[in-house]
Amino acid sequence: MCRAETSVMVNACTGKMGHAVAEAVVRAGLDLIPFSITGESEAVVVGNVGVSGIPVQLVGADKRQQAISDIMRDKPGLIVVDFTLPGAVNENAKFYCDNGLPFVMGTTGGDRVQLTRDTEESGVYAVIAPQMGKQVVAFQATMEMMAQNFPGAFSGYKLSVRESHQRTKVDTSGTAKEIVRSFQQLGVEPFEVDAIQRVREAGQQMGEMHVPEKALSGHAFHTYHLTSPDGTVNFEFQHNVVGREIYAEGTVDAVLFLASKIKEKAEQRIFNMVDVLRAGAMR
Ligand SMILES: NC(=O)C1=CN([C@@H]2O[C@H](COP(=O)(O)OP(=O)(O)OC[C@H]3O[C@@H](n4cnc5c(N)ncnc54)[C@H](O)[C@@H]3O)[C@@H](O)[C@H]2O)C=CC1
Ligand SMILES: O=C(O)C1=N[C@H](C(=O)O)C[C@H](O)C1
Repeated sequence: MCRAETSVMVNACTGKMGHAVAEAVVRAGLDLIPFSITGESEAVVVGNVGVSGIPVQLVGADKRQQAISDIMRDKPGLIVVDFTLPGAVNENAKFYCDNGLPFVMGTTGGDRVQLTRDTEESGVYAVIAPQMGKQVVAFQATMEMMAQNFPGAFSGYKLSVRESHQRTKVDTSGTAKEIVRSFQQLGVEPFEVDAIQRVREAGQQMGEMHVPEKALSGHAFHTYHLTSPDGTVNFEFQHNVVGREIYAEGTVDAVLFLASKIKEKAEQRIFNMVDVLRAGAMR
């Protein structure tokens, strides 16, 4: 399938990530659908948003079924990208599933077990991942491999995790939650995801996490610290991202990967970004 045959609808272009992804879709030469499902009030009040000079019409929940039916009729190669809010994840995914629409879910939070179950039951193709940035995905995969190959290697170590994001981020980092799973398999002292420290206050972000002032409105700084039981050995892993381009480009990779899986009628239908990376499908 050539790029121009892959049509991409980005929900919600009004958001920071949705807008960045929509721009990356245009940059990549894919067909950006000039409609975007968004929060109800925004659709009515704002009307449309410009993406690289393309006016994208905003669609609220009450009109989304009609809009999707019309778009699907015209664009059989449609793939939906979702960067909305944790509170919308399950409802939106169910909507895509009910319409038989393949989707890339970049939105974090919600009930992840339910999300996988609904997607499995519907049989739609999907990439679901809280992290789209190639190098961070590679780090995530490395930690998974370490945990699989050397379970218990950090037995008894004490883990602390801090993540800093723009103050508008409503949930705890989905990426940090996934990486904590690997540390749990590596045998650290009991650590639940609610022990992840969320930093959202500007003074602390700049003073303690060294976030540049210009990045306060868009950054993701993660620090994982491990200390041996007797305190003599310390490990620290960090991934600090400024801006959103790394995720937007990775999302385009996910879309192209999904289009190729649909075309080859792959047996596996639900993927994460480690699958996309392993397939050599990240630029
Ligand atoms: N997977 C990844 O690599 C990344 C994931 N994210 C995740 O993406 C999500 C969005 O992040 P931001 O763009 O920074 O948030 P944002 O707050 O800037 O944008 C969210 C948008 O969703 C819209 N919205 C709210 N309810 C909706 C609904 N029911 N249907 C459609 N649209 C709705 C809002 O009006 C808003 O425009 C978060 O969950 C964040 O963690 C962010 C960066 C990278
Ligand atoms: O909301 C964000 O900004 C980000 N969200 C994702 C997460 O929750 O892990 C990925 C990255 O941290 C940016």
